[in-house]
Amino acid sequence: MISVYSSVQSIMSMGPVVLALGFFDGLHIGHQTVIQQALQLAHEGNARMCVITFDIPPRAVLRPEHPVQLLETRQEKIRKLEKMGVDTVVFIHPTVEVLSETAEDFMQSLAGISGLYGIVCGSNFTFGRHAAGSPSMLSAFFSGRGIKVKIVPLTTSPLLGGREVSSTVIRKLIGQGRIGVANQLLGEEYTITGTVAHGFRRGHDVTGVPTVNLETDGNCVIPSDGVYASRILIKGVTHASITNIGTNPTFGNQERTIETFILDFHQEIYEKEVMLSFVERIRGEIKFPSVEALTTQIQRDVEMAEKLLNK
Ligand SMILES: Cc1cc2nc3c(=O)[nH]c(=O)nc-3n(C[C@H](O)[C@H](O)[C@H](O)COP(=O)(O)O)c2cc1C
Ligand SMILES: Nc1ncnc2c1ncn2[C@@H]1O[C@H](COP(=O)(O)OP(=O)(O)OP(=O)(O)O)[C@@H](O)[C@H]1O
Repeated sequence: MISVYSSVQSIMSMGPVVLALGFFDGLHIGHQTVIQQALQLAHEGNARMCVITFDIPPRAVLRPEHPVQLLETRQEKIRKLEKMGVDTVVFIHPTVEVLSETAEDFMQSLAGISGLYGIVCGSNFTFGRHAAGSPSMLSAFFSGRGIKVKIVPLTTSPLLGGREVSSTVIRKLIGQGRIGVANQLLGEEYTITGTVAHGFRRGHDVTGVPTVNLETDGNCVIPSDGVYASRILIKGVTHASITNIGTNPTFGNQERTIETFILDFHQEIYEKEVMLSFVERIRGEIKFPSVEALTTQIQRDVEMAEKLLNK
């Protein structure tokens, strides 16, 4: 069971430990390399492995007028880290005071951890006030103290024309509906969490395709409007599904909704928490000339989704 703390103070005397540093939103394939390298170093040193991160992105504190949409909830991050074999995670809350600490202050606080064996980060990791701290500063500060510092070269991808994988790039790809590429860079299907809300019941009464409407907490990246092959996790069981994101222009809705038709499913699940994974984009959302034309297209979409999900 992974231990979760909210300050570095909590791990001061946990014994031999290797730290992995960074925000790690989405735990993409680059982040996974950092975590794996830290786990390996911990294994060599017979140490535990601890991730030091923030509970919300520093940008949310420094520029609250620009809300940041994230690739995963804190709960999801904990679940993925635990699955990778991480023992402990420290979620520091980035107050203005915390963010005004210098790089030197931050390194001093880590140096106070009694069993510190090693530190791992990517080569673009920054820390401290004005992001002035760098991996080379970590090396210079800790090597003389006998603490191993491992700086991981950035993972690149041919899917990005050889550029570095980053949370920012993945958020953009999802915002453009490029789910297939985003999934490959994440190493798993992009998933959002939400609660099932009531729709207009048109799906049930008009198109004959009943959908559940998903309400999120507003902090996750939503794929661009369109139709997606998807999977939905309800009460521990995954079901094949198809999801439409958009304003239903055929009906002239104002509000953007995330609605999912679950294949071969007939239960009442209002108010339930579900997880929706996006597998592949099928098409954009279109204003159809009639409900019949929309219904015919939805039937084709369902066939396409079945093919994509069974691949
Ligand atoms: C697979 C799928 C594709 C859809 N594609 C479109 C579309 O291209 N244009 C559109 O206006 N509505 C589209 N819809 C939305 C339907 O208009 C919607 O399901 C219907 O209005 C039911 O809404 P309700 O559940 O809020 O009652 C699609 C729905 C599904 C399930
Ligand atoms: N492509 C990558 N390969 C290896 N390590 C990476 C990569 N991207 C980030 N890291 C490292 O992972 C840790 C977490 O980084 P961070 O959360 O800033 O990720 P990011 O993908 O660069 O995010 P953002 O796009 O929001 O800047 C840091 O130690 C960072 O150096």
